[in-house]
Amino acid sequence: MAQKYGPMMYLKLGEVPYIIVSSPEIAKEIMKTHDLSFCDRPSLMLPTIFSYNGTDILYSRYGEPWRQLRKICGTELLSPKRVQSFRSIREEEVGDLVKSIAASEESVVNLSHKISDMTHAFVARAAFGKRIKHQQAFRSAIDEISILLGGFCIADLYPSIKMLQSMSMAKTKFEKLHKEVDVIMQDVVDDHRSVHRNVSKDEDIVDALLQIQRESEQSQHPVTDINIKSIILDMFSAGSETSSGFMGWCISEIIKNPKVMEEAQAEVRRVYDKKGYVDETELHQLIYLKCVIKETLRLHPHAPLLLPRECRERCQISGYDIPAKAMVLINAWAIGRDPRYWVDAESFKPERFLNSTIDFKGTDFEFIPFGAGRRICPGIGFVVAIIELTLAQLLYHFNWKLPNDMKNEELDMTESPGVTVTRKHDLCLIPIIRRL
Ligand code: HEM
Repeated sequence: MAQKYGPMMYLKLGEVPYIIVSSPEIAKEIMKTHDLSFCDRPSLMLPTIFSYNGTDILYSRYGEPWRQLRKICGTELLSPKRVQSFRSIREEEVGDLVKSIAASEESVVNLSHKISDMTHAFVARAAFGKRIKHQQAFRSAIDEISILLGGFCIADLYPSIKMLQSMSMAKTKFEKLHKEVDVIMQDVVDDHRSVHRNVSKDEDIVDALLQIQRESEQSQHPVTDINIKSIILDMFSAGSETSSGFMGWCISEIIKNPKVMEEAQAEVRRVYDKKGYVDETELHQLIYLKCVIKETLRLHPHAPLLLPRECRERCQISGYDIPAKAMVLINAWAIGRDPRYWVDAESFKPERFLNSTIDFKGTDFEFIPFGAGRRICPGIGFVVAIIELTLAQLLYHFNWKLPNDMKNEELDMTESPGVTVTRKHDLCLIPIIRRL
């Protein structure tokens, strides 16, 4: 549609005006020049329940409470220092993944499931420390919540017809799931509060949030238990399935492109063969692997339309009047394939990023898989660390084959529908141990 109707489209879906932006130039106007006018999120039915009525980071409206939580996120919860403090957990969880794959050598492994279990376990340990009671119930509820959040809600398109909300089966189901995870998370928070732990040593995110809560008691916006639970929920929703879904694409592209596999494996093995195992110390030397990650983010941005923004005040973009309250979707998927910026845009060519300064940190508007501006994803460092380590280990320890003598080019790359886009079908591969 963007190719046919241009880089800025107006669509009226139900009662709601939508602006869809598909060029780097207009994305820059929205997320840089006029960022303050577009840094709100709309109040949608399920995200409102999810976020305890907009008291989280992901879905809350722009304002002082959001600013405060966002600051805590940047300086405390997802800071480079904190990400570094999770190194041993990352190495253990990825090590367990390698062991469990090795145990199924030469047979078909559902890699999508295994990586998803690993990222969930990693986020859970970073957030809660030890294993929690009702781990399985928590995981299933979170998975169902993510599926519902990624879906389509007719009530959001007709906000004036309140009856649609009360009739929504998705809403009833969502409220029940939310209640379940709320009870489990409150239990975790109470448990952390009651036990005198040696937090300076193994501080997890709940410990850090409780400390911030104690320090904020006298402030204008004290951090509440609800804030703590909503931030934790954000981390699972925004951080777990996104990381595993993304790795599914990355490995699929590597398998589909044997030359990329060859080059990526050669690099990892050259760097780590002397040591005999992969840890984080030498990851910075994996230049080609970093290009593979960038190229996957270009072609498969996990949230192809980012997250919806709402226009806070009437303003002019590219000569057009944008009304207040209009919903704005930034088409990062189309932007990443814009032939004006990307040579041979549809092909997977990691080397395009070699000797290039283009990065995904929100300043190069032709490449914005994590968004940009005030609402840019704060989890970039957290996710890149786990992705690099996992891919490096999988490439170092194993060679990979497709099942049923399938040819590389036959690997199915169909996308699942939804706000976030993962592989429609699980990625199943045969591992052959090269070195353990
Ligand atoms: C491959 C992995 C990931 C991708 C592609 C991704 C992408 C995104 C995108 C596109 C946004 C919306 C940005 C915008 O509106 O401009 C976002 C927001 C957010 N992400 Fe991520 N993300 C990833 C991983 C993570 C992780 C690991 C965490 C936390 C542990 C995280 C936490 C958040 C939060 C809290 C927000 C909301 C920010 C706000 O509204 O202020 N994300 N992410």
